[in-house]
Formats: sequence, C-alpha cells, structure tokens
Amino acid sequence: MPNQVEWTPDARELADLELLLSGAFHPLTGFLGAADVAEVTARGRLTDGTPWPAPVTLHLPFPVAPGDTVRLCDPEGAALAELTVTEQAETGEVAGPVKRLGTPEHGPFARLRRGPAEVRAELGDGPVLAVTSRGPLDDTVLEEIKATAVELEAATVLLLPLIFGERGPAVVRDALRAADRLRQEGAPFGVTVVAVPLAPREAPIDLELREHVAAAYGAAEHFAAPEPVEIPGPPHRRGLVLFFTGLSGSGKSTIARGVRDALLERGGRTVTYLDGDVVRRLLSKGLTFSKEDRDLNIRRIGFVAAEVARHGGLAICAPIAPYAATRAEVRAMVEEVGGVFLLVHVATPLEECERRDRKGLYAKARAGLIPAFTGISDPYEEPDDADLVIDTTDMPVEKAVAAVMNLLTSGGWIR
Ligand SMILES: Nc1ncnc2c1ncn2[C@@H]1O[C@H](COP(=O)(O)OS(=O)(=O)O)[C@@H](OP(=O)(O)O)[C@H]1O
Ligand SMILES: Nc1ncnc2c1ncn2[C@@H]1O[C@H](COP(=O)(O)OP(=O)(O)O)[C@@H](O)[C@H]1O
Repeated sequence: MPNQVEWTPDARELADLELLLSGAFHPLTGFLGAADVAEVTARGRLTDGTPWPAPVTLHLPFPVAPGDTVRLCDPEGAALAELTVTEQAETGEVAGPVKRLGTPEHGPFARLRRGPAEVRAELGDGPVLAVTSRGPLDDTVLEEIKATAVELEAATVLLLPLIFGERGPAVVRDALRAADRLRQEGAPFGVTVVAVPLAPREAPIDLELREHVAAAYGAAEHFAAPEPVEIPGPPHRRGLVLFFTGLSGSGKSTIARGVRDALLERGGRTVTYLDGDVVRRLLSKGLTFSKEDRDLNIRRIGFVAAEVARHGGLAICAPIAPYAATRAEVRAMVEEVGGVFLLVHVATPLEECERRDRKGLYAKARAGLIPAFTGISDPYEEPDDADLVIDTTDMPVEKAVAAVMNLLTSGGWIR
C-alpha cells in the first residue's frame, strides 16, 4: 500500500513549487530526479534534451517509496499540492509530478502572484516586454525599459518583481510605483505587474531562469533589471544573535548575564536575553530532554532570536544546544533575515563542570536518577564553527565576559 505523508518544504522549495504549479517553470511539471539534475548541472538540459538551466529539487528528511504521495503544505499548514513520488535519492531529494490542491495564500502579495495562463489570457495581442527585477527600478532603468518597449512596439510591459526573502515586499512596491509612473507619463503601452516568487540562483543560472519565466508569461523579449546595490547598514545597527553553547555548568549563563549587563551599562543597543530557565519555563514548557524536544527547544529560541535580529536588535541565548545541525539551522534562520550570528563555545571540560556541579545534577545523573544527561549519558557535539571558544576552568568570570565583549567590539557590532 503506498503511503501518504505531509511535509512543509522550506521557503526556497515552496517558491519553486508555486512556479511549478503555476506553469511559470514550463515545461517542468514536477521536481527533478537524479538523472535530470545531473544533466541540467552538466549541460543545461533535461535528459530529453529540453534546455533547462537549474536543478529544481525537493529534500525530504524521511524515506519514501515510488508511488507514495506527499501532501505539501505551506508554513501555516494549508495543503498546496500533492507530489507523487517517482524516486528518492540517497541524500533525500525526491522527484515526481506535483498536482495543485489549493491556492497559495502564504507570503506577501498573494493577490499579485498570478500564473502565466491567467496573465496571458488578459494581455491580448501584441508583443510583450517582460521586465524581471530584484531591486528598485530607478529613472535610468525606467528610461531603458521605455526605449526597449518602444523599439519592440510592445503592447504591454509586464513588470515581474521577483520576490524572495526579506527584500521581496520592497521589490514589489518598487514595481508598483514604476508602473504608476509609466502610466502617468502616458506610455504608449499597457503596464501590468505580476509578482513571481523566484528564488535567486548563482548569476548566470539566475538570468537563464528569469528568461524561461519571462517566456512562460508570453514575453517576446526579456529585460533583466540590474541587480540591486547592497548597502548593508553599519555593523552596530545590524541585528545580532550571540549564541552560547556548552555543557551544563560550563559557564554559559554566568557569562551571558555578564555580557548583558556590560551591554546595558554601555547603552547604544537594545538587548533581549533569552535566559535558559525562562525559556524552559515559558516558551518550551513541557518539553523533555529527548533529541526531538531539545531540537524543538533550540528552534524556538532561534525563531525568537531571529525575530529580534530582523528588527535590528541584539539577542543573547545560552542553551546547551548539543546538536551541530540544529545550531546550524539557527545560524541560517538569523542570516536569512540579514542578522549576524556569533557562536560562543563555552568549552569548559566535563570534569570541571562536574566538579562544580552547581545544581547537583551531575551527581544525580551519575547515580542514574536523570536519564539522558548531556555529557554523561547524552551527546554533546563540539562546534567546529565557533567564533570564540572559552574554557573557564582557570578563568575569572570578568575575563570571560571581556573576551566576548572584545569579540563584539572587534567586529564593530558594538561601539
Ligand atoms: N537530561 C538533561 N540534560 C541536560 N540538562 C538537563 C537535563 N535535565 C535537566 N537539565 C537542566 O536543563 C538545563 C539545560 O536546558 P537547555 O534548554 O539549555 O538544554 S538543551 O539546549 O535543550 O539541550 C541545564 O541547565 P544549565 O546548567 O543551565 O545548562 C540543566 O540544569
Ligand atoms: N570564567 C567563568 N565563567 C563563567 N562561569 C564561571 C567561571 N569561573 C567559574 N564559574 C562558575 O561556573 C558556574 C557556571 O554555571 P552556569 O553559568 O550556570 O553554567 P551553565 O549556564 O553553562 O550551566 C558558576 O557557578 C560560575 O560561578
């Protein structure tokens, strides 16, 4: 009996899924299998010879078999599509056709994210100039667009703001403003704006994919607006997550509190301290110390910290966070919103933590009274990506705090 399971793909996969379903990735109708991925990567073609620039894949962290169906849901749990599995690679990537189940409503500008068939039917006759953009359409670019449209004798200029990630809404707003301007200036062509959730790829592939999407929307010609100029804010205004990891009793909370106090004394940045105990009492109340629950605990902390960073704040977290993959997830969450993630490994050895045994937990764990205790009967994966490593064995607290403050100052994260 084939199985049916549910899965929420990540943001990039959801964007690809929407384009597969809408027909914007024509001729693709599903996620690619290993043979197609190999051919696309090596030669820019599918195995049947059709030109296609980029692998479009879906990772599932659990095994499925050919014939199984996977119900793909958005982050809010609404069913978007059904994938019928044709194969799964050893690394987890699944291939197979997708069938629409619901209209995508997650993410901004759902109303403007219309598919090629609907848009083409509305455009009528005459050449279409499609303009894809990932940043503002300034005066110079608008003049270029107008000139190209006039030369093409375009009936329509189709502005396709490519929305993905944090910058998406601003890109759509820019396209809407550009459309208003063109209309007000009495341009000799119609202007339509359609938002397209196309996740960026490396430079040449991104451009080729944009060409394909423009063609799917019926464009006779495609104009790729120049890439936005990145002007990151000054480091002391960027969102930052200071994440301590280490064994129980290693000194995480003591150093984290010291750093928080030092930052508050200095002023200049708002600080959110996600105290481990408070997290376990409120945010993660009821969670155990199983691997699943520890991971969930860390993801929750990461989610809140990333929200703080999104708004330019500084978050300090100090959980054990024993698993490298979960710490990496938090790093990715923070970086995705434009924040900086700094990992401090409080690497005080187990012997010293156990000697301190502030809460008497190690003694209990040794006596078998606390199962799955980190370092005794549960794993701790040492980070190999720490920005700072501190062994507090023979170190006064002030010195440990100073080392972290030094890290923050040297990167310009605080002034
Ligand atoms: N089984 C087991 N393993 C490890 N730790 C345990 C366990 N049971 C309770 N405690 C107490 O919980 C604190 C660790 O919680 P965390 O939320 O930081 O852990 S984790 O990141 O979710 O692994 C930890 O506190 P700290 O000493 O502040 O690290 C312990 O006091
Ligand atoms: N340099 C140091 N940094 C942090 N803690 C230290 C240091 N030297 C000794 N300690 C002591 O080690 C213990 C660490 O406990 P705690 O900060 O609660 O660790 P954790 O949060 O990692 O479980 C405290 O009793 C603290 O006084």
